[in-house]
Amino acid sequence: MTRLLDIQNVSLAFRQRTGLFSPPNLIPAVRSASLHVDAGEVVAVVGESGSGKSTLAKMVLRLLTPDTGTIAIDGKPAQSLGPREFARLVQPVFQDPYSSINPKRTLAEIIQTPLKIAGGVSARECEERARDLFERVGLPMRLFHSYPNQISGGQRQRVAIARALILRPKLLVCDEPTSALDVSVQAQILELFNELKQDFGLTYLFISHNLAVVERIADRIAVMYRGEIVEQGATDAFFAAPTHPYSKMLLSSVLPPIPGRPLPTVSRVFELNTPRGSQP
Ligand SMILES: Nc1ncnc2c1ncn2[C@@H]1O[C@H](COP(=O)(O)OP(=O)(O)OP(=O)(O)O)[C@@H](O)[C@H]1O
Repeated sequence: MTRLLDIQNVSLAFRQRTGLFSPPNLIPAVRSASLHVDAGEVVAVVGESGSGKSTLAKMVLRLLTPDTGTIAIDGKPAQSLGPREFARLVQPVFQDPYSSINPKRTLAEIIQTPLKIAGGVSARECEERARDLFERVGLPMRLFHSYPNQISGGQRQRVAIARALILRPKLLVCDEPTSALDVSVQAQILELFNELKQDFGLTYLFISHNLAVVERIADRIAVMYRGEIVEQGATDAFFAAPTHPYSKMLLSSVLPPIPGRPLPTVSRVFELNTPRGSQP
């Protein structure tokens, strides 16, 4: 199996200045993290707020540069890839689709932008690809020339996903992609991620603080705690028997025991919280 993403012993500390002449405080956000994602896999990184998940994702996306360690994508050092080559391999989907898409452009323009920048296709083909994706992510065609403020949060996230797919990347780095959405819409977007994975042969690095979400999508789970990956393993094994004390705490914190009842799975908790029949 092809190793699409290979993170080896990556560390990054933020430098925070407290005064003009005082030395910077070092905030170790990620400490010697190693993680790989094989082609076709969904690997979720979970952990509480501040554990370093987004910093790790930003290093994979080359928005931050590691202090030490290496990141290889499709067998090549990430920093050796040109911007176009990188964009054709890796695309992001962020938490808040409203701040990650340009409110002054139509949805049609937003989706086509990465392909126009990358070049190599005619304007007609570019629009055709955008139309196909628009439908594929479940958006009604009548909205193609609308603006982001004319659609719902769930629809905006669908636009962000279509934009991420237009260059036909191999790896999507999804940083809390459902966290800003209502629970019912979260479930629909997760379903979409699952369908797109099959249709486009995608691989996901999926960042989430929500175990109910990752149980639905991940093949493997890595747990981050204070910047370190303290445990990783297959999703089923993780939920059946987490090994690290922090993982156990994380699981018990979303599974409050109900006296006299067997412990529900995280999925069941998620289902119970999902209002029925809601629209995106
Ligand atoms: N730009 C920054 N400058 C200084 N410190 C930062 C910066 N970004 C993150 N940090 C710190 O680095 C650590 C890891 O933050 P990070 O955002 O990666 O965590 P996270 O697990 O993604 O949390 P959340 O889910 O809340 O975003 C935290 O202590 C955070 O305060």
